[in-house]
Amino acid sequence: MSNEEFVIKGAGLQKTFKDFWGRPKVKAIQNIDITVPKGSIFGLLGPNGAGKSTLLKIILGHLYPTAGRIQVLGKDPRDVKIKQKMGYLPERSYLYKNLTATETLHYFGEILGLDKKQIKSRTEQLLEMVGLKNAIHRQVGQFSHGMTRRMGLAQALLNDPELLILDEPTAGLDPVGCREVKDLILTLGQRGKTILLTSHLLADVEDVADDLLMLFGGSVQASGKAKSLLQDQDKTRLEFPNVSKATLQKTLASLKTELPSTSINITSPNQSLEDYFLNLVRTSTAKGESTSGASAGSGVADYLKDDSDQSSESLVAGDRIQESGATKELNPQISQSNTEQKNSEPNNSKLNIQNSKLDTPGAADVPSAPTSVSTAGSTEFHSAPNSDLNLKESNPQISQNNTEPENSANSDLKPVPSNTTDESNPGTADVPSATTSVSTAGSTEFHSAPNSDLNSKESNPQISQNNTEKDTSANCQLPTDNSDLKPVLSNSTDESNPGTADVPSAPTSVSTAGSTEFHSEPNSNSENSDLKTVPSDLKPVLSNSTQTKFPDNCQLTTENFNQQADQNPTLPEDTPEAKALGSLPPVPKLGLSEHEQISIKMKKIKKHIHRT
Ligand SMILES: Nc1ncnc2c1ncn2[C@@H]1O[C@H](COP(=O)(O)OP(=O)(O)OP(=O)(O)O)[C@@H](O)[C@H]1O
Repeated sequence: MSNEEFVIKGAGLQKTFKDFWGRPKVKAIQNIDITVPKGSIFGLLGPNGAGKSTLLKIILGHLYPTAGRIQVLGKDPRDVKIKQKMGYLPERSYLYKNLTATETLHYFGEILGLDKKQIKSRTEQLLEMVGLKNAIHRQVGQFSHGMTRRMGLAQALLNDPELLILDEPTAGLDPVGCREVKDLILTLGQRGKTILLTSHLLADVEDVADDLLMLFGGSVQASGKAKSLLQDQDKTRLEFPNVSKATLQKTLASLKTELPSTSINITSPNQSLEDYFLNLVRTSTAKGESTSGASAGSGVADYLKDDSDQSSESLVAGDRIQESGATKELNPQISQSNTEQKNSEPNNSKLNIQNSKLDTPGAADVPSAPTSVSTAGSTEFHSAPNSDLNLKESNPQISQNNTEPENSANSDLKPVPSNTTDESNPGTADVPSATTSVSTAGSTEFHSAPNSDLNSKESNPQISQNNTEKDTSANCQLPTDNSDLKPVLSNSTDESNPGTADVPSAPTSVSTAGSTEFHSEPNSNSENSDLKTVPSDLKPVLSNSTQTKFPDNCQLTTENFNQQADQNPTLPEDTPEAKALGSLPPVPKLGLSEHEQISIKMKKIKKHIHRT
């Protein structure tokens, strides 16, 4: 690898912290080699105390290694010149609490030597990008943890860095923020930025990282391409929409000729909690519900976009959220792996074929490679190694990244649900022990165990305990109605519970602590005939728009009256309100004492004085 091809290169790095007397105390990192290729997203992982921060500090030039050599952007990390090309989000952002969001970025912009025009324009773009445009004039000290994190991210991007170092970038962010930051990382990666990140949230790293380095006890435990490290070499997966029972049985029969039935699994893919939650938030946002916290960020700031790549405008974060969300909705079991997202091309493909070994040179010669064939947005199928899905040999056009047009590859692998399994597994594999999983999108999940009878639930302990079990004959009976598997998004209107409250017809406004408002519609179906409408101005507790009904025997209490008096200190006699009041029991009948009446008058006087 030439010098231009990597951004960070370290060899034999070691850091020993010493005690007061200069005696070695802690070996924080030992003999670490690290190479971060240019334009890659590099994940640094390890448990607490593994040495991640120490390594980051060495890369940033904040610490000197006890031994070893390191170059960052072709220079010694302590060279001040390279700092201009680096952005850093520390684990904890130290920001001036009394400065507003805008002032903070202006302050750092000046330190970075940006001109005033640049500072102004980048500040606006960044605050919008990280979802803080509603808080630009609020002091950073008042921000929630997640908002502070977003602020730190904006600050790290202010100088449009070539190398971005992010220490726990998603820590403390809500799921929307996490997805946005991940999308932002992916987008920046696509635009040629090199990103080094650490996180304890492994799923987040998995979603974005190309390369991984895992530390434990200060030493490297594993390193390499995320794809090759994480791929399960012993399974193949093919995903497809629901097919008829007969087709599935045919497919299974075919599979059983070469695999023990206990190793075949059919399940309904679950939607991830992240997707479910994001859908929920999207629904609420679409309804126009408001929040005083951070909002969804916008696309990547214009100045962060690579000029040479303006055509990929649709990949800005805002769009990506829709895009990736949609992808996951369609294909819930496919994790949003970094490579899939990073390499996502216009998705006009119907047939997606992945094979980790096929991705590596010489893989075509390894017939046992586990193969994953997926049809766009729907079906996933896993077959065993040594099955006849060694597609690269038979079809060199198949891409490494699941974006080939449907008709470009193996026509017998077209995602025709009824035939896919049969045709992709013509029964020639010789390794029957491999596990196969067949899952149909959004509907059915099936697990079979080796040599057991698929028709018997008892004899097939691996049959999953979900909807498949509803068809007690476990011979792949597919439920026709999968409604119980559909995500049921909660609806604030429903949740405000028409018909069950004591005041059923009232349009209710509920606000959650400091953030969101839900509004429900009035329930026009109220059948409580014993209720009578009371003028809205007599319902001080409820909102003015509320058409609340009280029982006939409802007494106008002293308290109600006092509140009413407070609200209407001078009530003209000929107003509708006064007429309505006239139909109610007169004040003396309520048993107001002289003292109470004086009190009412005093309140009116006080109010009048207060107003004037
Ligand atoms: N300044 C220091 N003086 C002495 N020991 C230190 C110092 N900084 C770190 N260490 C020690 O070095 C080891 C690695 O620490 P480091 O902070 O790099 O771990 P980490 O992987 O970043 O952990 P975490 O995930 O908890 O942030 C730990 O045992 C830690 O106590």
